[in-house]
Amino acid sequence: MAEEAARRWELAAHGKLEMGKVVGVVVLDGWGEAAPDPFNCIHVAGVPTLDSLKKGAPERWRLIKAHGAAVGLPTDDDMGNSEVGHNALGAGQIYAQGAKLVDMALASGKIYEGEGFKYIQQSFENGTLHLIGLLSDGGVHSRIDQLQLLLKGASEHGAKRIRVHILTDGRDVLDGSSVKFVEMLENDLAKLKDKGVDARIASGGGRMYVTMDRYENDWQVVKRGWDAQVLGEAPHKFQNALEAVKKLREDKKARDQYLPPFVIVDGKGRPIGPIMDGDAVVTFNFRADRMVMLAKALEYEKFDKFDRVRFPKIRYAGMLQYDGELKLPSHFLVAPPEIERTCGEYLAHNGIRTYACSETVKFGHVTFFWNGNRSGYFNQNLEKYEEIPSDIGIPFNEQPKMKAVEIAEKARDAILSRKFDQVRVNIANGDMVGHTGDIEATIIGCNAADEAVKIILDAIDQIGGIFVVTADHGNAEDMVKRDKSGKPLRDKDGNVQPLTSHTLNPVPIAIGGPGLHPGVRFRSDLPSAGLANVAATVMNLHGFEAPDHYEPPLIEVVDK
Ligand SMILES: O=C(O)[C@@H](CO)OP(=O)(O)O
Ligand SMILES: [Mn+2]
Ligand SMILES: [Mn+2]
Repeated sequence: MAEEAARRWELAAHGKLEMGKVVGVVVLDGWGEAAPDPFNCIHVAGVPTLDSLKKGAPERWRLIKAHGAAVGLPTDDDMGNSEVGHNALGAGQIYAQGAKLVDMALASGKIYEGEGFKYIQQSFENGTLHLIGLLSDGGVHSRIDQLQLLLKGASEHGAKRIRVHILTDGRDVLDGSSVKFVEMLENDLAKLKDKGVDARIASGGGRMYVTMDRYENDWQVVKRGWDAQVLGEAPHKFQNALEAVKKLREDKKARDQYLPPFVIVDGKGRPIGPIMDGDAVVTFNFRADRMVMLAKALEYEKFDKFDRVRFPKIRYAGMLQYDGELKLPSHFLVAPPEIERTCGEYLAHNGIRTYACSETVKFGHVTFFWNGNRSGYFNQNLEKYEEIPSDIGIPFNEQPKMKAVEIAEKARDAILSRKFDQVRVNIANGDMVGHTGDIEATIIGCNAADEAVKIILDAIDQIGGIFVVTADHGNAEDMVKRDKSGKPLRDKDGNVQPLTSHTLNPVPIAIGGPGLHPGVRFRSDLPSAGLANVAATVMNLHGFEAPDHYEPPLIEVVDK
């Protein structure tokens, strides 16, 4: 039995490519390819290391798709993101992702027949249904149209009292758009009211300051949300949410992503929707990373990350199950994509020793997302994951170099130690600084990322290894909102609107290093290849044939 199981994981030898080379895999987060332009921060920064890869070896540099259907998103209008990007990179296969699975479950009505909905439904008679999540049409973590359908469906299936706890975006969508999304939601809630459903927005706050932290970078973010959503306490109190976002945005420095927490109160100043015993709660984001911490706070009896003050007895379901290893949350409305047989798992079964590293804000990207939304190791004896603490409590334009060099130095040490066959990192700057919309800072961030790549490539050089440098989606290469013809949009004072979001651009991939067989080059028969083709490529570079069900490798070996 055990033998048979082992055989199922055994990878065939490649034949032409040797085993035993050290492979460095660098993922530049938020690093797409776009034409030179003053708002292309990568271009303006000047990135000698990345440029040398592009110009130095044209057969070993190409672009791959990182958005839309290529990464399992509903349409090609959907920009890429870290979750789907790293899932595709690590799994070597294209899965219908959370956004699409929720769309299908809502369209067919199956969402209301599932165990998760039936579970929360038990609270509808005597309790309130609370919906907590990101309010925008960004499509990275959530979508407002899905919330609208869920509100309608839940009320048709018995919810009589609904409270929505909103998190304003301004990161996947333009800053300032929160007002429009609150208006849309208020409109819908008013329609429900006409039908006799008591439905209101009860609290809110900006996603980066309230609730949506990730990888345990800063629990205070989750606490701020908890206080507003569960306890009904926040420094700002308003009678309605539209007034709240408009007033909070009057501060010149206010940004949707960083709005402070607020609660909606009645005429007597009492919060209109704290979460109480007997209530139902749904976190309506489909994406995992920024919901896991709240899910723990809502679900775990034992919890010591902050003082919850009150731990209400609720029925809680996630839109999806966010962590397949922890089975968190235990109830969910839509089954997540079953991302299986990832390259990390294959390589662990084939004896490859892996080191993965990033700083906190991206740590789960090269571990959890890479491994198909699973926390933990496949084989503790072969893998080491190292996290470098990120700066906390600041927007990253204040420290745009982030921990790029520190990550690279860890990777360098891991490479030179010869204790690992694969050394994998995520360098965060292009993305995290790009999201602030601060062009000057993003340029500094891109320089730091380039410097980090150089440190890693030098180490690969030193030990005769192989490198793969790629990215998960675009961001820093385009920092301005454009019209249909591609021209930057300007307001009447001539100011441009910074683009804080990811983009639809393809991303580069470069391979090389002294350990690479001289006959390896990118194939020309895969013009529309995407991130999911990278896993098979990496397996080849480790000297293995990739499994048949993987997207094909990007490389071929010609006689030289
Ligand atoms: O910060 C995030 O959560 C997203 C954008 O919403 O970025 P990324 O997908 O790069 O993690
Ligand atoms: Mn990313
Ligand atoms: Mn991002």
